[in-house]
Amino acid sequence: MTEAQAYDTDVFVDMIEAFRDLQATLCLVAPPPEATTELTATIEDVTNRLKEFEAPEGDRVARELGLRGIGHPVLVPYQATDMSDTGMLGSVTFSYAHMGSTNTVHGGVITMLFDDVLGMFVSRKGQPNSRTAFLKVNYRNTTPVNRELRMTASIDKIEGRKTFVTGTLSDGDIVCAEAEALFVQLLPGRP
Ligand SMILES: CCCCCCCC/C=C\CCCCCCCC(=O)SCCNC(=O)CCNC(=O)[C@H](O)C(C)(C)COP(=O)(O)OP(=O)(O)OC[C@H]1O[C@@H](n2cnc3c(N)ncnc32)[C@H](O)[C@@H]1OP(=O)(O)O
Repeated sequence: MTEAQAYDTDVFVDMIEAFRDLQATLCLVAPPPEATTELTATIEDVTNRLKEFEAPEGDRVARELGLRGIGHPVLVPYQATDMSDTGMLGSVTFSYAHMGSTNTVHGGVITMLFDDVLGMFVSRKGQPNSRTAFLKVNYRNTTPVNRELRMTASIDKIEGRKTFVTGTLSDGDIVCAEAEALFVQLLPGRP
């Protein structure tokens, strides 16, 4: 992303936030059929308008910003608040869009967050251009929506192309979930 595109990037993030609000709101409503039909047409109009701006790989804003967890419509936005060579602290607030059962977060969304956070951390402080080989998640407690939660990540071991990492997600003193993962750096020339 170039300097000249910085302003557009902020505006794009505003649009993604509006879309996240739409996703969360969809999980809370019970509109009657006529309103649903009308709203469906409105959403389709927005999608068709956006299709006018399709861009080639490399120029797509969501991909660039997705790497920082804030500009992708499906990834969970998080903040990395502190990062050393071997450890990271961060915060995340899940929304109603991430709910599994009442007011608790869907387990698959938690795994996606760990993949994204640990993958980002490995890219920055372990070995760039790595892929997840395995990711194991232990769900220790339910994870609440609409509450700021704390994340940690640490690089435990690097062996050749392999980076072993662990992560936690906590609500105050309560550990909600723990993860351990292996990321393997791609061999040169591997897509
Ligand atoms: C302003 C700030 C901006 C900041 C920007 C920062 C940049 C941020 C950048 C980016 C952030 C990204 C954040 C997102 C991250 C998401 C990551 C994903 O979700 S990746 C998609 C899901 N994963 C796959 O699709 C993998 C599919 N699998 C593969 O491609 C291969 O299997 C691969 C690459 C994992 C390994 O294949 P091989 O051929 O390269 O290597 P072999 O020889 O098989 O393994 C190498 C070593 O690893 C072990 N290994 C491989 N897989 C293992 C496994 N599952 N369990 C245990 N060991 C395994 C092997 O035993 C071997 O170990 P021995 O060297 O012999 O000691």
